[in-house]
Amino acid sequence: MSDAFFGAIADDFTGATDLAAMLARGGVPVRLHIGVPEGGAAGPFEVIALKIRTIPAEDAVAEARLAAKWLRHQGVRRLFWKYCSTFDSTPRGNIGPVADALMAELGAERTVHCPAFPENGRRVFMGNLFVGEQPLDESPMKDHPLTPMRDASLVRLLAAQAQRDVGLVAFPTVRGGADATRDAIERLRGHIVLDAVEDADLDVLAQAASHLPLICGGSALAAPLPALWMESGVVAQGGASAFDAPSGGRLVLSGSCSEMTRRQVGAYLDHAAGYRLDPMELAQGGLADARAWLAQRDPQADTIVYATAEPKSVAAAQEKLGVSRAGALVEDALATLATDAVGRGIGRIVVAGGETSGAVTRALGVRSLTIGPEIAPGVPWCLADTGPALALKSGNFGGPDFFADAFALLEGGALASAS
Ligand SMILES: Nc1ncnc2c1ncn2[C@@H]1O[C@H](COP(=O)(O)OP(=O)(O)O)[C@@H](O)[C@H]1O
Ligand SMILES: O=C(O)[C@@H](O)C(=O)COP(=O)(O)O
Repeated sequence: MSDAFFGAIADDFTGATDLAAMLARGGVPVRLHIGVPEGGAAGPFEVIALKIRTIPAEDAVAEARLAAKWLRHQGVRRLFWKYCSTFDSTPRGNIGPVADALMAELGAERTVHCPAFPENGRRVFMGNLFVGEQPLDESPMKDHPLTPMRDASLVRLLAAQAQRDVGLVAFPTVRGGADATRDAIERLRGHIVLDAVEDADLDVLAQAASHLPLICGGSALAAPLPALWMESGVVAQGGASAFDAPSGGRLVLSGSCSEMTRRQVGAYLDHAAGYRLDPMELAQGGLADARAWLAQRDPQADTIVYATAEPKSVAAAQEKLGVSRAGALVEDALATLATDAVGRGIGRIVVAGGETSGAVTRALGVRSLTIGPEIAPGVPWCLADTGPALALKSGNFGGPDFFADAFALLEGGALASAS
């Protein structure tokens, strides 16, 4: 193995598995750590998953700094700050402050930002982020329970958060190729938003920015990097890690309220048995029924526990309980149910939602994950060091039959979405 070369800090756990999957597509071994590891690095591509998307900015900065110090200590020469392809971060959010802190740590005078992920419908044009055909602030992200996005301009969003200047290298320059894009980047300082509409644009951006000590953005921007660095010889060719999923039953836990997860939960409920968690009931100490319900389920049968709800019902719960208490109640409940399930030998768990995945993974005491096959773009099965196979699904990712597809993939069966 070569020394660590690339080190990423992801602001949530689904984001970290997404990034690890995209790097692994390049055929390189990727190590994914939950939190800052105690041991040393083992390979050229190291990813650290943090849960810092929605915590106070000064705490996010402190955690990201610690992770960066560990990565640099392992010899990492390129740092990547991975945030959401829908830029989940309001004007008071953490993307800018963490990027500023990492730049200071590295003595970098410029960094680039691009959350585009064309395979999942995220595109950046003239500095504005689109989800499918809608500007970010008109997309379902305007109703996100924790990070409602009310502006599509990445330049404005970053300028509100960051201390340094924010500039843009726009689409016509990117279509001019890697040299033109690199020249444009080198003429600017501070935070530089980069446009990308298709994967070919991201290839150009990767070539133009692969020399920078810090790159910020979504996982798709990192996808072309391993091939570039293997080609130039800075990292050795390496095989993907082995993946062998345990058997012992299956479970879906959903705390995401995104439009796509709502469809996925609806589709799974057509044949799976489901239990709906209600934050108001949880506030009155009502998890016992759900635990008892789960305990009597056949582990091999299709089962889902979900708090997933329509925006109106989320808003009602938040009004009564407060945004963070409502979120924490659901996250804690799903984390407890995950612990119960693993205690009963359930070996395959799909978790929907980034914050939710963070809570579940932490409760299960997971320290590292091995990356397995991708169920949908950006969502791989992962093998936890503590035993179970986990698929941590970003709220917005996957098709309507994602949950059934996830289990079918491990069983070698036909994917529902393929029929
Ligand atoms: N019915 C509900 N009412 C209020 N908050 C909820 C409800 N269901 C889930 N939540 C919270 O909403 C948040 C969803 O965020 P997350 O898990 O990151 O999903 P996503 O990946 O869609 O962003 C979590 O904190 C979760 O606990
Ligand atoms: O970049 C993305 O969209 C994902 O990797 C991601 O960060 C997911 O976050 P959640 O939607 O909160 O799961």
